[in-house]
Amino acid sequence: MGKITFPKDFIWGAATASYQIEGAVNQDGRGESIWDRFSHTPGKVLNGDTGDVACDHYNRYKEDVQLMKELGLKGYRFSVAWPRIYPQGKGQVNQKGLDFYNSLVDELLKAGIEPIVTLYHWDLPQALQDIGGWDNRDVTDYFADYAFKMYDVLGDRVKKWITHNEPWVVAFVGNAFGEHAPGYKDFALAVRITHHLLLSHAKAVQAYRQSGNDDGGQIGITLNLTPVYPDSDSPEDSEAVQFQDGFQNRWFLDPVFKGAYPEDILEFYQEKYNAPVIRPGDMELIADNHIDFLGINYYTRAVVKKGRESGFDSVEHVHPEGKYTEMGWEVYPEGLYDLLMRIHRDYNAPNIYITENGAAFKDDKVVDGIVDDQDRLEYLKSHFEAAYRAIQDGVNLKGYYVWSFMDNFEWAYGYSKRFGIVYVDYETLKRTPKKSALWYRDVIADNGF
Ligand SMILES: OC[C@@H]1[C@@H](O)[C@H](O)[C@@H](O)c2[nH]c(CCc3ccccc3)c[n+]21
Repeated sequence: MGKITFPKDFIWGAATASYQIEGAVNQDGRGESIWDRFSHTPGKVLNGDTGDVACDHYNRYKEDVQLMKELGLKGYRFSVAWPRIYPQGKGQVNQKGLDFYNSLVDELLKAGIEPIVTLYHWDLPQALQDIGGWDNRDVTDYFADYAFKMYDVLGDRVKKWITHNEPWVVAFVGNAFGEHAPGYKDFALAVRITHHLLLSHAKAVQAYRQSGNDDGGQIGITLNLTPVYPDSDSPEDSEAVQFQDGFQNRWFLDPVFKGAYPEDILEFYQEKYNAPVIRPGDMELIADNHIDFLGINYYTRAVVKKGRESGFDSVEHVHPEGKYTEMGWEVYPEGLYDLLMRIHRDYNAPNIYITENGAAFKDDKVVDGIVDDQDRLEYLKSHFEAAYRAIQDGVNLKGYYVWSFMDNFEWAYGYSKRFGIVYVDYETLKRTPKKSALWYRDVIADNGF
């Protein structure tokens, strides 16, 4: 591709999440989260790593915003730690928690960086998990109350809100696969939780519309969407694609955009798991609370074939030849183009933001003050090109937030996987922009490359 220039006002940003960068877990009244409990449970996180210190962003946020400004970021996506606001999940508010996010937003605006705030990026207050967590329908109301409080406190300056980060991961990785907090392995529980997450999303959107702070404001949801391809053109493999696409993508896209679960998956879940539990009025609430934008987290594609066992959900993942990241995810920028075109075609999505895209590679070490992460630079460049082609073909893509602004706590992998465009030395907590960050700075300055 020759030189490409993105649309005027395209938002070039970077993303993080509270538990992954803040640290200061016992500072200023923060309550325990399910990730504090999970990471401190032996055997759950690689090397016994925890988010206790992480990047200590809670105490270093002014320095971090200054670095974002030096890179010329137009936008910054971060999440609010619910346990800093309501240490018990509900009831007593922690003013020092509100003070932190107020100061962070003020620093960002002073630096000319537009904040986009995620209300839930996995750090549920442990006190709510103790009463059932997302399986307890009351938590959907406590989430709406927490959201309303954040709109009230930040809503005059924060004009882009994301209710949930990746409800699929929250439900299935945390409650069916057992690999994330709270660590259950119960598929029926996970399916029930998807419904409560979507219900809480709708209630938080409704609260935003009622908050009086939604003038010029936009609210959406971030989904991890994965385009699914068949290993062969056999009917069995097509059925495997249909299930995988429904399980990962349509189960969330359909309710959010069409107000109803996809029939094929709903029937399968009700038959096999007697889930989800849907009350009269639930689907109307979800249908009536439209989003202003869709956040898409894209990392890779899936290639599937029919598995050995029988059944709609019999799916086996195939790993084609090619380049893979440190997470074992295939580098497949074409998948981003195909995904964006599909969302445009099948869901007529309003505005879209890539709220996460990035990669972990092992080329991350500081040599003479430089981290020569050429793999990450090329990963980002190829995905920016795919996004550009989608824009040219009509997709309303308005911004792109690279995952991640800096190396951070990578959930069950602890600090062993580095996604940052800025390197963090976990001994000294010194931040060092990588080669990809310096290249990104030029992309932002030129609005293209
Ligand atoms: O793994 C890199 C990032 C995480 O650090 C973010 O917190 C999270 O939003 C996020 N989602 C994905 C893709 C979905 C996924 C997450 C975890 C496990 C499997 C798939 C990748 N990432």
